[in-house]
Amino acid sequence: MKKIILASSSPRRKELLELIKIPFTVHPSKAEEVIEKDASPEDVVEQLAMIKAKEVSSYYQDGIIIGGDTIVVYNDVILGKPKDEEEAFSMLKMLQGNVHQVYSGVALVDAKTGKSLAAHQVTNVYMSSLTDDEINLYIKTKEPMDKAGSYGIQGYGALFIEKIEGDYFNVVGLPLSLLKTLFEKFGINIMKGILHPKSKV
Ligand SMILES: Cc1cn([C@H]2C[C@H](O)[C@@H](COP(=O)(O)OP(=O)(O)OP(=O)(O)O)O2)c(=O)[nH]c1=O
Repeated sequence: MKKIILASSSPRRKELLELIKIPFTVHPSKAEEVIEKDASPEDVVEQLAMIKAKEVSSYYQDGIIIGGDTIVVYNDVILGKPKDEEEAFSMLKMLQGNVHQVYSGVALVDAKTGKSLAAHQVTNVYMSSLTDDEINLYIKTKEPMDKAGSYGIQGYGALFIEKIEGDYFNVVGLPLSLLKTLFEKFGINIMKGILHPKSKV
């Protein structure tokens, strides 16, 4: 069985990878997340996903490392995770009543060969209007604090997401169909790992 290592501290990415029932281990990246000035949203998520996967790959001789990164983009402004409750409030104030984009990058690195690939996915998210009181109540749940754009579609945030266009899993942090495509580009059919968990994927 080729070892699969998820280079992420995100509980959401772990839960999403668990959905497809392939064996994997988690090794969060300690890489410094530095990006080029004026990088486009797609470059940001692909570069950061790759930085995380490459840093973790340095600890292994073999195996496929998966890195991921998610950002929210509204009117050309890139929103990451809020640094405090005040910033969470201003992000949600900006996003409520509007449509924004969620970009997630995925990177794969083969620790043995050094081969690497990255790609990204975009989802449009329509958020309903929220009063300041509602935003403050939501912030009190603490849910926004570790999430790009200060909300989680998979949690209380579901209450104010009216609709999305694109991959739901992309919003939560790991676009699974894109992951399958990337594995195929590595010559690996991830579906075989599901049907025969002990076989070589
Ligand atoms: C928009 C949105 C983001 N998120 C999360 C996914 C990511 O965990 C987080 C964005 O932060 P990231 O920097 O992409 O990831 P992370 O710091 O949580 O984990 P790591 O770098 O170790 O992989 O926002 C949700 O859980 N739900 C949502 O609806």
